[in-house]
Amino acid sequence: MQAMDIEKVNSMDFGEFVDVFGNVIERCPLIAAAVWSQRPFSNLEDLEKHFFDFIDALPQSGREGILRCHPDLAGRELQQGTLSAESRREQSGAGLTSLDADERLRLAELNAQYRARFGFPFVLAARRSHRAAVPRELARRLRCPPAQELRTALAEVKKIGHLRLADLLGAPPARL
Ligand SMILES: NC(=O)N[C@H]1NC(=O)NC1=O
Repeated sequence: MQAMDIEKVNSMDFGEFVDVFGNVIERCPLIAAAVWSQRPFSNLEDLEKHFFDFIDALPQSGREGILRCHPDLAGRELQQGTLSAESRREQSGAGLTSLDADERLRLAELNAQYRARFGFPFVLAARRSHRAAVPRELARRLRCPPAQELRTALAEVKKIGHLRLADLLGAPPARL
């Protein structure tokens, strides 16, 4: 899609806005729907802040729900071709679409352990990582206390959202 400026964003009707921004937070178009009501936005940072403030205002069950909307990295949805376009691009960019069978199995085991321990999937901004680093980071985060891990995972959701928004607005992403 053609990058757009903030005036264009502010002129969007509800349907268009949700079509364009509905997956800034993976499979959570409700957040874009809520953010639309807060227009006009002064710039990309302002728009982004509304997405993030919505997440921060949720109770813990809602924040965990957002994490649960994320597909596993190199998981079943990738194999089945049912990832969102954004997620597929991110996972492919990190090399997760070309793992060999052993790497896939190792990641599947770690993903399962993580989900069993915390009750939500392991979330990491794949565009800021690569195939060799993902299992290392997963193994490291598996040992973190749950409250800390919830914070870390939501910070990753925001990194993913930041990169998706920067793409849509044709802005250089901040150093995350
Ligand atoms: N599980 C997980 O982190 N998934 C997300 N990460 C990312 O960069 N894109 C996703 O869909």
